[in-house]
Amino acid sequence: MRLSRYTRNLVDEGNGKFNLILLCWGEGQGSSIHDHTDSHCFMKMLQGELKETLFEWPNNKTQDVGDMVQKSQKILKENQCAYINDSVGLHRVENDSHTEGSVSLHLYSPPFDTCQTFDERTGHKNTVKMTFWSKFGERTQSETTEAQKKTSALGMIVLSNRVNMKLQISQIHT
Ligand SMILES: N[C@@H](CS(=O)O)C(=O)O
Ligand SMILES: [Fe+2]
Repeated sequence: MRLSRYTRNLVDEGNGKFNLILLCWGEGQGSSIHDHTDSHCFMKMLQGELKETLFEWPNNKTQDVGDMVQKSQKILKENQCAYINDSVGLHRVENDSHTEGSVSLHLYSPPFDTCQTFDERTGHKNTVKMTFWSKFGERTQSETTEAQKKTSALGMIVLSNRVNMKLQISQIHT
């Protein structure tokens, strides 16, 4: 998994039938090798270029699967379109440029919010939740902020329970 992640920006939910997502890729950013959860994936380059590397599904029958098999590689240039689904294979998408960002528009039908990522060396997979950096032009709360919100809400409940108990105890004693 690359540390610097591209952002996923939800543009339209298509009445639940599809997700239209704008992906913004900084210099050197890229995705892990991943599948598309039985959906159709259409993408169009709006700005800059991206490198798409196709892989075969790893053979899960043996425990030690080894390196993943690369099928092909192509550069997607501005205005070009690409299509992938799970029967085509897995892919990794990267912005190899050191100077230019790139932007691509993705349509996924049906929509999905988890996918599987694969380790290039071993073929071992993980299920990951896919998040949006923004939805309909508004910044979404980051996972940490959501988590922090939950813990701080829990903290407030604990705190107010304690205060209530103290009040009740002091009322008993007065
Ligand atoms: N499928 C990836 C983008 S890509 O690498 O095609 C995603 O939705 O984040
Ligand atoms: Fe993808």
